[in-house]
Amino acid sequence: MPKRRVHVAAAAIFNDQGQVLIARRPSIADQGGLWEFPGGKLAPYETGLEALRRELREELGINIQRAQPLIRVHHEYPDKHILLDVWETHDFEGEPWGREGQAVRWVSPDDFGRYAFPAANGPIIRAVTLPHDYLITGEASDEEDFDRKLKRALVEDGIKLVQLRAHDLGEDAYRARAERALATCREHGASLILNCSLEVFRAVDADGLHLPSRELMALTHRPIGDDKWLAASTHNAEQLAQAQRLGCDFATLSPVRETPSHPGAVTIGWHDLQQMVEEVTMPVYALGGTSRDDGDRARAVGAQGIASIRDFWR
Ligand SMILES: Nc1nc2c([nH]c(=O)n2[C@H]2C[C@H](O)[C@@H](COP(=O)(O)OP(=O)(O)OP(=O)(O)O)O2)c(=O)[nH]1
Ligand SMILES: [Mg+2]
Repeated sequence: MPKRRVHVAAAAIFNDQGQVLIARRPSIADQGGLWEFPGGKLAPYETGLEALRRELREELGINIQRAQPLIRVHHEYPDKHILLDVWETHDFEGEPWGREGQAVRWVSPDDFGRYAFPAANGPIIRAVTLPHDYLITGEASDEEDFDRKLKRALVEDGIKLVQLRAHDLGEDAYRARAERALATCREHGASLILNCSLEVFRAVDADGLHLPSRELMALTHRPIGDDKWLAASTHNAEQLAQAQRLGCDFATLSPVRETPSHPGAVTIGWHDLQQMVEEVTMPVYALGGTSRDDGDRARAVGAQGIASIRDFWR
């Protein structure tokens, strides 16, 4: 017999302190006793957003004013195939409470590790924890110039996720820059992802490692532990699938749009990006010709947000 297909709408509900509301599933329910992002099954003829509004009224007594798509997760449970259609909201009316007797709690994403979630929730937790903008560092005339540009992005643009990309530097110079960048990122509550050899990565102890697509394709297993972010650069569906197999936490997909540096190049475009992102269960940043102005567009087609050098590096 084919498995039952279940379509569920759920929400990451944020308060002003950046905490997210989680709820405990009743012990007798499916996945009982585990914590979840509130929501429930779509009724016939409902869209995901309609179901979400109804479920959050029923379960929490709140009215959603505005929500944006966050991630869509396909997951095979033993008895069913589930699609979790997850939205993010900061705008709602009312104070949420457990209208069905369920425990609810506001939790900082950094503390999700203390709660047990259903097996399908790993990618959702990563999407909720990751920001919507990913800065990739660009050129710097010297270290002072680098520090100034990095600080500007952290302070003025509020960047929380940085990839240190500097293929022009030798190992020692890269490592020195990485150590300084790490201190600066820590000061501003941002995470630093290194794009370098495993050796340098281990020596610096930054927050994650970003694999170039060529290295991604050469690997057969996840090269670092689960306590660090693992990211990868991808340019097509095959590379995205490999990132997923390897257990990457997130990926960039490029080039989405034409860039001034590559006019006339073949680009992916928003339509194909949507299809490629739907095939994987992983936050994906749209890269290549993208700026913050594309953020809503990118999220509307299923991306986590945008990655950019040009928009943030000045
Ligand atoms: N709401 C929600 N459901 C999740 C999450 N993770 C996860 O695997 N699920 C699964 C558990 C359930 O099989 C299904 C959600 O169905 P549900 O039981 O909440 O549906 P519902 O609110 O419409 O409840 P009911 O009327 O059918 O009792 O999705 C999550 O984070 N949030
Ligand atoms: Mg529910």
